[in-house]
Amino acid sequence: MHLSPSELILNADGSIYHLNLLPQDIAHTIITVGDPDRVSEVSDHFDSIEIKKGKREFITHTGHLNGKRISVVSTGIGTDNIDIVLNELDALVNIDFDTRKVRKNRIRLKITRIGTSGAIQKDIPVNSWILTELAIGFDGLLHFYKNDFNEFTDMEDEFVRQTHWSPNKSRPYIVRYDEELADIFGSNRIRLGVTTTNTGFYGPQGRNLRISSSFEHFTESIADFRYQDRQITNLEMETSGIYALSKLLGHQAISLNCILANRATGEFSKNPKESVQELIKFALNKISSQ
Ligand SMILES: O=P(O)(O)O[C@H]1O[C@H](CO)[C@@H](O)[C@H]1O
Ligand SMILES: O=c1cc[nH]c(=O)[nH]1
Repeated sequence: MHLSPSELILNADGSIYHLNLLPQDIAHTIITVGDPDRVSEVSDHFDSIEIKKGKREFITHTGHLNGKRISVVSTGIGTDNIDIVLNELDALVNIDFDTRKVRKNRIRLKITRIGTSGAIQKDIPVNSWILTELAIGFDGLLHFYKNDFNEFTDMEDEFVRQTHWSPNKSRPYIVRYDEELADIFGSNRIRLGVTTTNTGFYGPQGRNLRISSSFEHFTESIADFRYQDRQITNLEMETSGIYALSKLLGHQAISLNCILANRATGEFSKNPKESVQELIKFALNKISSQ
C-alpha cells in the first residue's frame, strides 16, 4: 500500500515530520528520555557524535560508544508524544520513504527508556532504580489501535474491581517488558517493578495543589492493589505507551525508572541530577557492552 502525503508526512528535506530525521540518522539501538536536556547528558558519554537534530521537544543525538551506534531521542512528556515518537522511529526503519511503502524485511529496534518516576511503596527509597516488568496504562493509547492483547485481562479486571476504577476513565491495560532486552540490565542495583503510566502529573497521580484529584486516596488505593504476588511500585507518564506500541510494531522495549519522589513518605530526591546521571552511566555501560 502506498502511503499518501497526509499519512506519512515528510518535510521538504525528506525527513519525518516531527522527529525531523532521515532514515540514516538513527541507530537500531535507541535510548528515549523525557527531558530534551537529558539527551546531551547521555550523549556526553559517547566516544563520538555523528548527528544532532531536533524539532519541538524531539531532540536526537546519534553517536558511537565502545563501537556501538546508539541514538538518544527525547520524547517530551506523555503517551500522546510516545504515539508520535514510536510511529516515526518505526517509519524511519520500516517504511521506504521513496516508494512510500512498508518494507518487506522489518527492522527490530531495541528501545530503552531512561526516565524519572515516583514510588508509591514506603520501602522503595528515592534515588533507587526500577526496571518495569509490567506497565499498567491509564492513558488509553492502546485502545486506539487494533490489538489482541489479552494476557493480563484477569489482572486488569481485578485492578478495576479492587480500586473501584471509574467507568468515566479509560480501562487500564497491562503490557509486559521485553524479557530478552531486560536480561542485559540484570544487577542487584535494580529491582523489577509494576509501573503505572498516568495521563498527567497532578490530578492523574493523586496530587492536590489547588484543585483536587477526583480519585481520593489514589496513591494509597493503588499501593494496596494485590494480584497474586504482585504490587504496583511506581508512577510515571510514558512506559505503557512505549511497551504497547513496541509490541504492536515488533520492537523490543524496556523502561528504567530513577525514583525521585516517594509518595508514601512525602520525600523528594535531594540530588536528582546526580541520581539520573548514575542511571545513565549504568544503562550505557550495559547497552554498549552488548
Ligand atoms: O523524566 P521523564 O523521562 O520525563 O519522566 C517523568 O518525568 C516527567 C514528569 O515530571 C514525565 O515525563 C514522567 O514520566
Ligand atoms: O512523582 C513523579 C516523579 C517523576 N515523574 C512522575 O511522573 N511522577
